[in-house]
Amino acid sequence: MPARLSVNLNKVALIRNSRGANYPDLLQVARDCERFGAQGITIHPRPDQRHARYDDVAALKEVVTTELNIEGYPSEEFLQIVLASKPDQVTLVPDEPGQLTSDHGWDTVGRAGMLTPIIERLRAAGIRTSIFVDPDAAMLDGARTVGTDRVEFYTGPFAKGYASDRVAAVAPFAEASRYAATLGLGINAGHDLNLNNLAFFARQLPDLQEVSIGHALISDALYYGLANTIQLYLQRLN
Ligand SMILES: CC(=O)[C@@H](O)[C@H](O)COP(=O)(O)O
Ligand SMILES: NCC(=O)COP(=O)(O)O
Repeated sequence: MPARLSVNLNKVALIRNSRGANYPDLLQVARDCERFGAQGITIHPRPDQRHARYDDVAALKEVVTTELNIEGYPSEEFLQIVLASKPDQVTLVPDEPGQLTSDHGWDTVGRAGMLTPIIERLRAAGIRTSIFVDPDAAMLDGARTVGTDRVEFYTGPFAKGYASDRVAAVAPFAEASRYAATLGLGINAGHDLNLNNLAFFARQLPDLQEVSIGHALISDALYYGLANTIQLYLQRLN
């Protein structure tokens, strides 16, 4: 089965916030993404709420009919918000509060004491859990130990290496994916995936279940329109 496409709406929220009004309307964009074929909606509210805001979580939960994935650092504030709204999936990301964007996975061994009870709280609320990781066997062992349902591979290094040597760039991810599957971990991926690199990545990871894509997809929509762009990304996954 092809990996599902979850559209990250952070960049839509960024445009909305820039004028202080509700345009573009994030909820309408979410509905339209689904109408155009998206199989999930993702937001990653950060503590400064510069793009997706914490109050977007509950609002999206009311309208998303595919799958809602909320990404973020598990501060108590973040946890209270997702536990109240119960999205389909929560992806824990180890970002510092002021970080520009995500740039590394969890140290699942060193942070096991923190991650294990948080994952247990989310699971008890019926929420599927995923944790952001680099493609590293020890981190995958740690991911299994802390009890997460899935991992999300941080694909920034793949995207960076793709132009010069795509075979070398994907190799650690393909290997980690095979290993994760033996551990019974579900596999998601995201960060800097785009129309050029997505098909190759997905072909090399047959166990891939979901990709979340925002920056490139929303940028491509400026040229192709949202409906066409979503179809182009879906074609890359099929
Ligand atoms: C975890 C991850 O890779 C994405 O959520 C990405 O970081 C999007 O966040 P920004 O839109 O803030 O860059
Ligand atoms: N989890 C990755 C994500 O949601 C989007 O990342 P990007 O496509 O904006 O780099």
